[in-house]
Amino acid sequence: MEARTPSESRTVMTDLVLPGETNPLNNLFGGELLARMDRAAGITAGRHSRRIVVTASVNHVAFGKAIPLGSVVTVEAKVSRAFNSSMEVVLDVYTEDRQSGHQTKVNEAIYTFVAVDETGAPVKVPEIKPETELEQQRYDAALRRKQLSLVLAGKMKPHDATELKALFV
Ligand SMILES: CC(=O)SCCNC(=O)CCNC(=O)[C@H](O)C(C)(C)COP(=O)(O)OP(=O)(O)OC[C@H]1O[C@@H](n2cnc3c(N)ncnc32)[C@H](O)[C@@H]1OP(=O)(O)O
Repeated sequence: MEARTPSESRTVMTDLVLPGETNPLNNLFGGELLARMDRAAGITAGRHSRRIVVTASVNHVAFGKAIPLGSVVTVEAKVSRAFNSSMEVVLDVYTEDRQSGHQTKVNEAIYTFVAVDETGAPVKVPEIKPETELEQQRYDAALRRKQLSLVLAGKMKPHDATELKALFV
Protein backbone atom coordinates (compact mmCIF):
# COMPACT_ATOMS: atom_id res chain seq x y z
CA MET A 1 0.00 0.00 0.00
CA GLU A 2 1.64 3.23 -1.13
CA ALA A 3 2.21 6.01 1.43
CA ARG A 4 0.33 9.27 0.87
CA THR A 5 1.09 12.84 1.90
CA PRO A 6 -1.06 14.93 4.27
CA SER A 7 -1.78 17.42 1.47
CA GLU A 8 -3.37 14.67 -0.66
CA SER A 9 -6.21 14.29 1.86
CA ARG A 10 -6.27 17.82 3.32
CA THR A 11 -9.80 19.16 3.79
CA VAL A 12 -10.79 22.80 4.18
CA MET A 13 -14.37 23.67 5.14
CA THR A 14 -15.55 27.29 5.39
CA ASP A 15 -18.96 28.29 6.76
CA LEU A 16 -20.73 31.09 8.60
CA VAL A 17 -21.88 31.18 12.23
CA LEU A 18 -25.68 31.50 12.09
CA PRO A 19 -28.04 32.49 14.95
CA GLY A 20 -29.21 28.91 15.64
CA GLU A 21 -25.60 27.84 16.26
CA THR A 22 -24.71 30.21 19.10
CA ASN A 23 -24.71 30.16 22.92
CA PRO A 24 -26.31 32.87 25.14
CA LEU A 25 -23.22 35.07 24.62
CA ASN A 26 -23.84 34.98 20.85
CA ASN A 27 -20.68 32.97 20.26
CA LEU A 28 -20.47 29.69 18.34
CA PHE A 29 -21.77 26.78 20.46
CA GLY A 30 -18.91 24.39 21.29
CA GLY A 31 -20.86 21.32 20.16
CA GLU A 32 -21.45 22.89 16.75
CA LEU A 33 -17.71 23.43 16.32
CA LEU A 34 -17.04 19.84 17.42
CA ALA A 35 -19.48 18.63 14.75
CA ARG A 36 -17.86 20.77 12.05
CA MET A 37 -14.43 19.45 13.03
CA ASP A 38 -15.73 15.85 13.09
CA ARG A 39 -17.09 16.24 9.54
CA ALA A 40 -13.86 17.78 8.20
CA ALA A 41 -11.71 15.17 9.96
CA GLY A 42 -13.93 12.34 8.72
CA ILE A 43 -13.66 13.56 5.13
CA THR A 44 -9.88 13.78 5.47
CA ALA A 45 -9.52 10.31 7.01
CA GLY A 46 -11.82 8.94 4.30
CA ARG A 47 -9.77 10.61 1.57
CA HIS A 48 -6.53 9.22 2.99
CA SER A 49 -7.77 5.67 3.48
CA ARG A 50 -10.41 5.58 0.73
CA ARG A 51 -12.47 3.50 3.15
CA ILE A 52 -15.46 3.98 5.47
CA VAL A 53 -14.16 5.73 8.60
CA VAL A 54 -15.56 6.15 12.11
CA THR A 55 -14.56 8.51 14.90
CA ALA A 56 -12.74 6.44 17.52
CA SER A 57 -11.72 9.24 19.87
CA VAL A 58 -11.59 12.99 20.34
CA ASN A 59 -8.14 13.33 21.87
CA HIS A 60 -7.77 17.03 22.37
CA VAL A 61 -9.83 20.18 21.89
CA ALA A 62 -8.78 23.69 22.86
CA PHE A 63 -11.47 26.35 22.55
CA GLY A 64 -8.86 29.10 22.47
CA LYS A 65 -11.02 32.07 21.44
CA ALA A 66 -14.78 32.60 21.25
CA ILE A 67 -16.17 32.80 17.71
CA PRO A 68 -18.88 35.50 17.41
CA LEU A 69 -22.15 35.26 15.49
CA GLY A 70 -21.65 36.08 11.80
CA SER A 71 -18.01 34.96 11.72
CA VAL A 72 -16.60 33.20 8.71
CA VAL A 73 -15.04 30.02 10.14
CA THR A 74 -12.56 27.81 8.33
CA VAL A 75 -11.72 24.32 9.57
CA GLU A 76 -8.59 22.73 8.10
CA ALA A 77 -8.05 19.00 8.64
CA LYS A 78 -4.94 17.00 7.89
CA VAL A 79 -3.87 13.44 8.69
CA SER A 80 -0.80 13.75 10.93
CA ARG A 81 -0.08 10.02 11.16
CA ALA A 82 -1.56 6.75 10.04
CA PHE A 83 -0.97 3.61 12.09
CA ASN A 84 -2.46 0.21 11.24
CA SER A 85 -6.18 0.95 10.91
CA SER A 86 -6.26 4.26 12.80
CA MET A 87 -5.41 7.77 11.66
CA GLU A 88 -4.73 10.84 13.77
CA VAL A 89 -6.25 13.99 12.25
CA VAL A 90 -5.16 17.45 13.39
CA LEU A 91 -7.62 20.32 12.98
CA ASP A 92 -6.80 24.01 12.89
CA VAL A 93 -9.68 26.47 13.06
CA TYR A 94 -9.49 30.05 11.77
CA THR A 95 -11.75 33.07 11.60
CA GLU A 96 -11.19 35.79 9.04
CA ASP A 97 -11.39 39.55 9.18
CA ARG A 98 -14.18 40.68 6.87
CA GLN A 99 -12.25 43.64 5.46
CA SER A 100 -8.63 42.47 5.28
CA GLY A 101 -9.36 38.75 4.82
CA HIS A 102 -6.62 38.08 7.39
CA GLN A 103 -7.07 34.73 9.16
CA THR A 104 -6.60 34.24 12.92
CA LYS A 105 -6.25 30.78 14.45
CA VAL A 106 -8.89 30.36 17.17
CA ASN A 107 -9.05 26.64 17.96
CA GLU A 108 -7.28 23.37 17.43
CA ALA A 109 -8.20 19.76 17.96
CA ILE A 110 -7.01 16.22 17.43
CA TYR A 111 -9.33 13.37 16.47
CA THR A 112 -8.66 9.67 15.86
CA PHE A 113 -10.49 7.87 13.08
CA VAL A 114 -10.49 4.17 12.24
CA ALA A 115 -11.01 2.76 8.74
CA VAL A 116 -13.49 -0.10 8.70
CA ASP A 117 -15.01 -2.52 6.21
CA GLU A 118 -18.74 -2.94 5.56
CA THR A 119 -19.09 -5.01 8.73
CA GLY A 120 -17.40 -2.35 10.87
CA ALA A 121 -14.17 -4.33 11.30
CA PRO A 122 -10.93 -2.27 11.25
CA VAL A 123 -8.89 -2.45 8.03
CA LYS A 124 -5.35 -1.40 7.16
CA VAL A 125 -4.68 2.12 5.89
CA PRO A 126 -1.77 3.59 3.88
CA GLU A 127 1.10 5.20 5.78
CA ILE A 128 1.51 8.96 5.80
CA LYS A 129 4.59 10.70 4.42
CA PRO A 130 5.10 14.11 6.09
CA GLU A 131 6.45 16.84 3.80
CA THR A 132 6.75 19.99 5.89
CA GLU A 133 8.50 20.63 9.20
CA LEU A 134 5.17 21.05 11.01
CA GLU A 135 3.83 17.83 9.49
CA GLN A 136 6.98 16.03 10.67
CA GLN A 137 6.62 17.44 14.22
CA ARG A 138 3.00 16.35 14.38
CA TYR A 139 3.91 12.92 12.99
CA ASP A 140 6.66 12.46 15.58
CA ALA A 141 4.36 13.31 18.52
CA ALA A 142 1.39 11.26 17.30
CA LEU A 143 2.49 7.92 18.77
CA ARG A 144 2.68 9.46 22.26
CA ARG A 145 -0.82 10.87 21.82
CA LYS A 146 -2.13 7.51 20.59
CA GLN A 147 -0.69 5.80 23.66
CA LEU A 148 -2.16 8.44 25.99
CA SER A 149 -5.57 8.06 24.35
CA LEU A 150 -5.43 4.27 24.67
CA VAL A 151 -4.35 4.47 28.32
CA LEU A 152 -7.19 6.89 29.13
CA ALA A 153 -9.65 4.62 27.32
CA GLY A 154 -8.43 1.64 29.36
CA LYS A 155 -7.17 -0.09 26.21
CA MET A 156 -3.46 0.04 27.06
CA LYS A 157 -1.64 -0.47 30.34
CA PRO A 158 0.41 2.61 31.37
CA HIS A 159 3.40 0.28 31.70
CA ASP A 160 3.24 -0.49 27.96
CA ALA A 161 3.06 3.17 26.88
CA THR A 162 6.80 3.35 26.27
CA GLU A 163 6.84 6.44 24.04
CA LEU A 164 4.64 8.32 26.50
CA LYS A 165 6.70 7.29 29.52
CA ALA A 166 9.88 8.45 27.79
CA LEU A 167 8.59 12.03 28.13
CA PHE A 168 8.83 11.83 31.92
CA VAL A 169 12.11 9.98 32.47
C1 LIG B 1 -17.82 9.69 11.57
C2 LIG B 1 -18.60 9.33 12.81
O1 LIG B 1 -18.99 10.15 13.53
S1 LIG B 1 -18.79 7.66 13.19
C3 LIG B 1 -19.81 7.60 14.65
C4 LIG B 1 -19.05 7.63 15.91
N1 LIG B 1 -18.10 6.55 16.01
C5 LIG B 1 -18.48 5.25 16.18
O2 LIG B 1 -19.64 4.89 16.20
C6 LIG B 1 -17.36 4.29 16.36
C7 LIG B 1 -17.74 3.18 17.37
N2 LIG B 1 -16.55 2.38 17.71
C8 LIG B 1 -16.16 1.36 16.94
O3 LIG B 1 -16.76 1.03 15.92
C9 LIG B 1 -14.90 0.62 17.39
O4 LIG B 1 -14.67 0.88 18.75
C10 LIG B 1 -13.66 1.04 16.56
C11 LIG B 1 -13.82 0.64 15.10
C12 LIG B 1 -13.38 2.54 16.64
C13 LIG B 1 -12.42 0.33 17.14
O5 LIG B 1 -12.73 -1.02 17.12
P1 LIG B 1 -11.96 -2.05 18.09
O6 LIG B 1 -12.69 -3.34 18.05
O7 LIG B 1 -11.69 -1.40 19.41
O8 LIG B 1 -10.68 -2.31 17.28
P2 LIG B 1 -9.17 -2.31 17.74
O9 LIG B 1 -8.99 -2.48 19.22
O10 LIG B 1 -8.51 -3.27 16.82
O11 LIG B 1 -8.73 -0.83 17.39
C14 LIG B 1 -8.65 -0.40 16.06
C15 LIG B 1 -7.74 0.79 16.02
O12 LIG B 1 -8.33 1.85 16.73
C16 LIG B 1 -7.44 2.37 17.68
N3 LIG B 1 -8.21 2.87 18.79
C17 LIG B 1 -9.27 2.29 19.39
N4 LIG B 1 -9.69 3.07 20.39
C18 LIG B 1 -8.89 4.16 20.41
C19 LIG B 1 -8.82 5.33 21.23
N5 LIG B 1 -9.67 5.54 22.24
N6 LIG B 1 -7.85 6.24 20.97
C20 LIG B 1 -6.98 6.06 19.96
N7 LIG B 1 -6.99 4.98 19.16
C21 LIG B 1 -7.94 4.05 19.39
C22 LIG B 1 -6.57 1.16 18.06
O13 LIG B 1 -5.35 1.55 18.65
C23 LIG B 1 -6.38 0.53 16.69
O14 LIG B 1 -5.43 1.30 15.99
P3 LIG B 1 -4.37 0.63 14.96
O15 LIG B 1 -5.09 -0.47 14.21
O16 LIG B 1 -3.96 1.73 14.07
O17 LIG B 1 -3.25 0.12 15.80
